[in-house]
Amino acid sequence: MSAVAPLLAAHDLHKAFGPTPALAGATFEVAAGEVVAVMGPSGSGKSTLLHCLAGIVRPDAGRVVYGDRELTAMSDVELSALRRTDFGFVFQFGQLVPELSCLENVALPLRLDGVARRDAERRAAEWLDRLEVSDVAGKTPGQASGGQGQRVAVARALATEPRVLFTDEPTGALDSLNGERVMQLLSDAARDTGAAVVLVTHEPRVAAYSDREVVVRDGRTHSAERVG
Ligand SMILES: Nc1ncnc2c1ncn2[C@@H]1O[C@H](COP(=O)(O)OP(=O)(O)OP(=O)(O)O)[C@@H](O)[C@H]1O
Repeated sequence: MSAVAPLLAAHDLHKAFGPTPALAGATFEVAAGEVVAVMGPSGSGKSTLLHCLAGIVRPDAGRVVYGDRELTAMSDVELSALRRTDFGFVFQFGQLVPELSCLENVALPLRLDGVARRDAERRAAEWLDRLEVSDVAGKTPGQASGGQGQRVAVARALATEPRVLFTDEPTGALDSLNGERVMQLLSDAARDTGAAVVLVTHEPRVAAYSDREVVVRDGRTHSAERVG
């Protein structure tokens, strides 16, 4: 449990895909500025929990509460607006637009929010600098390395200053050195901006960047005591 009031909380979530149960009474909370790792074996329900928390998947039962709003009571249109304004996402692969430069990729969500091009590109350049990938600003994602591309994806997710950052195996495609650097930069940047972070991973080295760990087993959540 976090010491301060949670920004995002899930209560007793249940979700099945046909005959397959994915969540069977999952509970979760994360406070502003807190990084919580969601761990557990393959197929235990980690991604489904993240998708329910982000309003991408509707649980069959249970509630997701964000601030004073109940996501589980919102319409699809309200949910997609909320995801755009308040949430950021970093997944393992394929989030960057291949035809755009890395700078344009980071500026894109700002442009979609109505920020003028020059201002959006200035802010995008600041985020690339913060993630230490200014050198690929003018390159396309295909011309950047995997580690650089993932830093660009983190810059893009954080450029709109989301209140919650959802990330599912963000370093899954990287070697351990690059993965650790991405995690360091991601967790520092999120803490600086006060974002809450939901970090799904099966790697203890990645989870080590969190403040707290939750383990999912058979669709149920357990708080984990950190060793070391
Ligand atoms: N869209 C879907 N359709 C059918 N079954 C699904 C779907 N999404 C998840 N499942 C099933 O729900 C269960 C939980 O899946 P989930 O992806 O949440 O687990 P996970 O812990 O994230 O796994 P992994 O670590 O392998 O990504 C699994 O049995 C999975 O096969």
